[in-house]
Amino acid sequence: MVEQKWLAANPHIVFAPAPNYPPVEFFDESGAYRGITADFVDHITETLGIRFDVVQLANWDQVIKQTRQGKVHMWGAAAQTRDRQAYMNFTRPYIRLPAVIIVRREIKGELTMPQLVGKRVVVIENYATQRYVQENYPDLQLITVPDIETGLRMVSFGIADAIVATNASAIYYIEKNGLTNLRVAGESGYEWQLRFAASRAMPELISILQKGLDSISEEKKREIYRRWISLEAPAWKPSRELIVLMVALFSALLIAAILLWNRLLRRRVAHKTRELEDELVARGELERELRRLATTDELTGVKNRRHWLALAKGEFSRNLRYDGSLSMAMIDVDRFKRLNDTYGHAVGDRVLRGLTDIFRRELRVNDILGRIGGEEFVVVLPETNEEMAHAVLERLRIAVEQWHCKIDGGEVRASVSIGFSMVDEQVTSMEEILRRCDLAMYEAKGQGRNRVVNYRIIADRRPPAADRVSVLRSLR
Ligand SMILES: Nc1nc2c(ncn2[C@@H]2O[C@H](COP(=O)(O)OP(=O)(O)OP(=O)(O)O)[C@@H](O)[C@H]2O)c(=O)[nH]1
Repeated sequence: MVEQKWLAANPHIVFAPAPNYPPVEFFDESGAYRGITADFVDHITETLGIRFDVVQLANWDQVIKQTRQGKVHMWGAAAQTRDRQAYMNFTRPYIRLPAVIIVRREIKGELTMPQLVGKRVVVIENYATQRYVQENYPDLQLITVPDIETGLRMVSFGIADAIVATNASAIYYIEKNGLTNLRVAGESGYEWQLRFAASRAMPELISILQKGLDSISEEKKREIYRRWISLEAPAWKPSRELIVLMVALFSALLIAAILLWNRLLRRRVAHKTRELEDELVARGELERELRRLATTDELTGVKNRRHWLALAKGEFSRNLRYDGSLSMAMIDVDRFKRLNDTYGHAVGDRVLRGLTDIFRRELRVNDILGRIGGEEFVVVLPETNEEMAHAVLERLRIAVEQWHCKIDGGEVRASVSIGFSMVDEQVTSMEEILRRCDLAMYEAKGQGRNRVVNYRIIADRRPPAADRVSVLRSLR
């Protein structure tokens, strides 16, 4: 009843919270009073049906000053110190918070207060911790700051080495400001016991506050603490340096992997390219070989019948178009059957190869030599008139005549009969020129072999021989 009366007589109780002491008490961005103590105050005012004039001052220092001037009557969360007791009464403590040492992460290991000697240590001006540290560790070099947020920033930025502050508040600001390079290194030995305080000039007020506090159930109290103090360790957040390092490491690994992969690919491509090149070379060789087999006579290496005929036809048409002089000749080895029968087939083959060498030697590069039958050769002589053809073929005949093939126990000689003709205006087909050569060669045989016969000389004397027609057909 006394208290009710007193309250009625004192409707303006000025309450100045610590403006910046979360999560205990603070003013949020919209200027609303919040925190653990704010929740307690809500309860008390509701239960008792009273209200306080809450004022937001710049910092705790201002709160103290204005209280001493009598402008402020009440505090919400203050430690009880001897100084303060001179002008304030205190309730029993209702919040207990340890003050801890906070340093940058680069400072390793557990720290105790004596180990802070020689370091720049921050405390908050006029907070009870300042007093505690000064009295218990007079050797420490202290820097005072108006609020915990400033102090934490100074440590984070390296302006100071450590701060002694309330654990819960420190965690609140570390998370809020992303000061992830800070960590709790140890206990300060000081525990905040926070109480309501009322001006000594208002002794009724302190008992009203104590009664209000006592009316709050333990359950309710725990609920309020839980709301503001996270019991879990703050979630681990990698520091900016760690993120940069990890990104750099990852990039380096990625680049190394790409380079390695590129090198492997390049090697594989080079290997495959070599394989393909080898295959191409092999194929080229095979094709050349197949072409050679398809176009050359196996025994002598000169053009085979089909290939020779294709080339000869080409030369024949060219001659018709340009009206040049072209001669062709047929060369037949004399009595080759007898040679075969006497010395054997192998010697016969050697003789054919030897004769081919002579033909090649005596003919020009442009002349086209082919083997069209067993011992029968043909040659196209481009740009060669009758006289020149006769001279070339005669020289060839003599070379054969003078040649001998060495065999076991002696030598073999050979001769050739040659018939030739020039392509004149009466020759309009390959068949005709070949017929002429054949007849002339046949004439050479008839005249006793080993000679060169020009078709023109015999043309008017003999009709075509019936038995040679089959040879000519096969050449079509
Ligand atoms: N060694 C050998 N003999 C062959 C080859 N091709 C054909 N002959 C032989 O050549 C002979 C050709 O004989 P003929 O056509 O009667 O003519 P020839 O004995 O030369 O008599 P003339 O032409 O009248 O001088 C045959 O005995 C064939 O077997 C060959 O590749 N190698």
